[in-house]
Amino acid sequence: MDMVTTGSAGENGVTLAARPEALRLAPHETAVVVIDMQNAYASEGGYVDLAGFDIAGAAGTIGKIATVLDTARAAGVQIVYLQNGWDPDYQEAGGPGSPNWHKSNALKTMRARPELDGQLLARGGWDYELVDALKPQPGDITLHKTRYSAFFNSQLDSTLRARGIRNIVFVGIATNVCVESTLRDGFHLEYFGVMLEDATHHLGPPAMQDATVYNVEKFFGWVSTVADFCGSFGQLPQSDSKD
Ligand SMILES: NC(=O)N/C=C\C(=O)O
Repeated sequence: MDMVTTGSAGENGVTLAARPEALRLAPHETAVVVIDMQNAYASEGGYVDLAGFDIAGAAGTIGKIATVLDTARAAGVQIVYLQNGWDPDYQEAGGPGSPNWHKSNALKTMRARPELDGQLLARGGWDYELVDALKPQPGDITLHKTRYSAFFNSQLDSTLRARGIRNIVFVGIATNVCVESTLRDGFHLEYFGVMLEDATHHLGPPAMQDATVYNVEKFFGWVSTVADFCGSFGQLPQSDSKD
């Protein structure tokens, strides 16, 4: 079996089945990054639902992510949640001088439906909150982001570097937007990115999920599954998890 060994995993690593190669990862150099599991992206009545996207697959993703997080916590793997959005006055969203103002479907939906103004992706509101089933636990880290890539203008890079983290296991929504944007930026910052394909969900037609899986596997990182992640990291004795 072809294998890529990262960081110090040669001595104290876990082998994760992945495509195109298996990975040997040190748990203390690995983080699970949970992308935008907010009501906006995963709940009925949230932004993407109101914007007309099909969110039927999102509910199944929540349970899969909960399983990953239980295993990661027991293994001593750092968990970092991202929340996407802006201040209540939408200054962070940028005005007409920002492409984000023109492309954000949340902002476009509010412009088309003024009765929603102030409700979508605004910090402090229900739409911005993480879904109830995935609330952070003690020791987890929660970070804010204002654009699709979680590395852009955020504290993600410094948070990971300060902890010696080299490997990022990605779960969350949306596969083809914020997950892929963040994994790509992580690649350029020298992080090893692994996407758990069944713990992510796309926006748009199913071909979008396939396209990101192809991109990650071929160009930017590795693709694995919830069962493989739990099978490998779940075997770690809890007391050894930080070794
Ligand atoms: N979390 C995401 O992938 N977001 C995608 C679109 C948006 O935020 O408008």
